[in-house]
Amino acid sequence: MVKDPTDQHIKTIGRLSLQSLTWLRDRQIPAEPVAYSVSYEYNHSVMHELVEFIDAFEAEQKSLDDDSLDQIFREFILVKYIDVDGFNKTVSDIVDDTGAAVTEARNQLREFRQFLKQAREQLKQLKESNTRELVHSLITNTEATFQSVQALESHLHTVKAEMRTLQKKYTIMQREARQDQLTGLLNRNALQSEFDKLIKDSDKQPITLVVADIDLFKNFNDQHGHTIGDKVIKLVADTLQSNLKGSDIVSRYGGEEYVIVLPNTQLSDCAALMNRIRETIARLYFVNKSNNERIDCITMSFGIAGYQAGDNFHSLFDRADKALYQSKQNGRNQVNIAD
Ligand SMILES: Nc1nc2c(ncn2[C@@H]2O[C@H](COP(=O)(O)OP(=O)(O)OP(=O)(O)O)[C@@H](O)[C@H]2O)c(=O)[nH]1
Repeated sequence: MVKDPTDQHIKTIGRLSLQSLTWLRDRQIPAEPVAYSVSYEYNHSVMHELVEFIDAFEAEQKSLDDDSLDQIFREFILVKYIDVDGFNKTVSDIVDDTGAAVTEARNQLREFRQFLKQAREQLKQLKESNTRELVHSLITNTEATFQSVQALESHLHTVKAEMRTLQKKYTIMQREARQDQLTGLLNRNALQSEFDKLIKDSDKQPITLVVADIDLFKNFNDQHGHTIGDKVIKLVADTLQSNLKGSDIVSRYGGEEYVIVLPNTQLSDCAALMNRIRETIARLYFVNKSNNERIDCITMSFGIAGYQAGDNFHSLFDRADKALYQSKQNGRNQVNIAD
């Protein structure tokens, strides 16, 4: 809803804008639209998940580069505004049009009922002379009512088709809001909501969570370019998905980081599975079509933690992330289980 631009409102926006620009300047990030939106939402502090994400990101001494800003913008901001306004407007237009058509048909029917009442009285005292006139009037009124009801019927038919289209659009929007665009995997928000559902079901335990990260991906991008880098991210996603079961949750958590949640899986089984996936990934390669050169892809490091009573997503994730850190420290291309 667009609020009145009261003085207070304008002052608040002014203060937030200044804070946002200062925030960007402190990080030496140019105030381009995506970066500015992220900064504005961060300083506005209404999207708690965005704030938590950026705080955690910076706590790891990582700097917000174009990719991470773009990712944050897509996952936290774009999802929120994804054509909800357009969708709402179409729905309210349909409701308004239908309301008008129904009112018109109801008025017409009311008039017709009134007319029938009068006609009944006239029929009681029918005289030969005014029969013609009455029949004519009956036909005219019946015709008008018939047309109005027919118009309503056709309008309702159109509404039904429009509603069906909207329903399809809504389903697509819902899916897109949960999906990472590059890989088609669940995004971070969807992962957390799926995880919350999972831990409520005691039949799904034991649960293990894996944080998996492509090794030295910066070097890979520098050597082969971002476009091939994107292909690798997608290929890894496909490999993860094809090696996991339908009930497992596979998500792209951020840039080159994936989170996997396995229900009904012991830590040792999870580690064995991740080792198999790790080996599969290390064997992947591309062929550069322009020169037939083989590009050996990448390796991945994994950190695993098991769900314990009282855990929430973040506490479990943090343990797995520490185990991942160990894998990186110990030389990468390996799987580590949290203590
Ligand atoms: N091509 C591509 N690169 C991405 C994407 N998201 C993040 N990256 C890149 O992934 C790299 C991650 O680099 P770092 O976090 O420094 O880590 P790393 O080089 O993988 O090193 P380690 O994690 O320590 O093994 C950065 O260069 C990002 O630009 C993406 O969607 N596509």
